[in-house]
Amino acid sequence: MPKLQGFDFWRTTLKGARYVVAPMVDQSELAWRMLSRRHGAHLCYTPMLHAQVFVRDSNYRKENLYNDVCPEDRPLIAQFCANDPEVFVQAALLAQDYCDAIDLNIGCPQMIAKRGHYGAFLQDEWDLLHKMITVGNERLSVPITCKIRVFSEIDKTVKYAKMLEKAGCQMLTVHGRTKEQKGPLTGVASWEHIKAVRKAVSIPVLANGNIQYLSDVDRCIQETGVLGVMSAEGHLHNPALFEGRNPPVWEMAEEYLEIVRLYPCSLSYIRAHLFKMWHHTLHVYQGLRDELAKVKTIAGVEEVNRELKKRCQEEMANQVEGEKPKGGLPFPHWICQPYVRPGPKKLPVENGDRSTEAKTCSKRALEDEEGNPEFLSKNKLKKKARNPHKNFDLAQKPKYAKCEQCGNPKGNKCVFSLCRGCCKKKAFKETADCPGHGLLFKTKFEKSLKWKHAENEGMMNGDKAGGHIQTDSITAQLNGTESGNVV
Ligand SMILES: Cc1cc2nc3c(=O)[nH]c(=O)nc-3n(C[C@H](O)[C@H](O)[C@H](O)COP(=O)(O)O)c2cc1C
Repeated sequence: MPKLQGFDFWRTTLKGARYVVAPMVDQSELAWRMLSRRHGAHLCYTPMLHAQVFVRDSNYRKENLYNDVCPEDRPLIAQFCANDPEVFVQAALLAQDYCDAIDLNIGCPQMIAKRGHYGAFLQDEWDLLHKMITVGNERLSVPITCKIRVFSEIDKTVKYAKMLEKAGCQMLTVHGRTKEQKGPLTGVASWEHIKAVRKAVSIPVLANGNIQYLSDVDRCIQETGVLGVMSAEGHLHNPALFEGRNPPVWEMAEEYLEIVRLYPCSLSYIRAHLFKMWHHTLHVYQGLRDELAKVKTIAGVEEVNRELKKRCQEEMANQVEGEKPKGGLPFPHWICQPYVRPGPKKLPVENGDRSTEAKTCSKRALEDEEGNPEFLSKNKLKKKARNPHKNFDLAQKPKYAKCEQCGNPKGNKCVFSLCRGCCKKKAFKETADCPGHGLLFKTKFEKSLKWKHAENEGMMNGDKAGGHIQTDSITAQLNGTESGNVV
């Protein structure tokens, strides 16, 4: 059967998908996809896979695709990042029997993509992209799709999209933000850019960005004319988004955890999902945030969910009728709802020409990422989610005095002004004490002498055993070999 293309591919293979769950590293795993499909998603993506690792490492292939085969998990698009046509095609050939299409990620704006030279950092390498897609389109049995970010200029974005279409891309997902719009500069996505692309190409276009409620989906489709809409963050906060429902957070968590029992995944993914779903509630019940960060089993997570449910239900019972949700939220904190990030420092330009804004953002974004304390990396954001009071500003970190010998932080109460390691060596060599570090070589040596003396006296009195044990113990302590004693 010939390979379906463009609109036929969307209509037949993707069954006219309108509600789409985004590819998300560590977050669009099988369990999440199954939950999403139960709640209205028509199409899901795998998290981004590294083409080179996929080709090289059979375990990576199993863990990230082959072991997750599930007939109900279709239609499914496997997404890759790549910067070499041959590697991309080899990876896609190894993946094509497990999915309905292969997506090329040319939208990732993160530092890791900059270092690895992929994602949005290929946005200016049109020849390379053209080749990757052409070769993929020729050699694969499934269609190639692309997920892109926009350029600040609408014209350039349109030219770019047309180039990808010409190369053989069969469906485009347009994330209406530039590659500089990330972290604190994320801001709103431009549906205007998406609309211009949709009008210019003759392949299906999906819109991505600003989708937090079902009403956004309808509005986006109406304004841009796209066939479907993709959601990432909005969907993580409310997996029932495509049903137009906002259920209680514990209900969604319960269901997700049941699915995880059927389709297991890493505890770190589970935690990350619950931190997102419970985002607003964990601001109220800080202790549960710590509990969630600490638990080591699914049963433990379920227990935290039960406690969260209990507390929220008590709060609901005491709610005064007509009382407005706290914190300016549209719903009470225990209801699945989006988290709206504070906007970028510069507001979008009103006349639609965002080039100046984007230029400013571009420079700022790179500076932010590399030095500005306001920029938080993904890992730091995760740490902040667990501990909102955490301060990452290096200037405000306490300064430690240095050890005189090695430069490591010295012990505050060390009598020699050294770090613990250097102090231990010195105190042992000189048979000295450092109470600050709990090192009592001198005291113990003196005690051992006393015991030896007592032992000698005991031997003279016929009492042998007790004395030996004590002396051996002291020798071990002096050598630092008896665990837990020399502290
Ligand atoms: C946790 C997380 C992981 C993501 N991982 C990927 C990825 O693997 N591939 C990709 O193309 N985009 C990835 N993205 C970006 C989203 O797919 C999406 O383009 C972006 O979040 C904008 O959509 P939104 O406004 O609905 O959040 C990720 C986003 C999030 C929040």
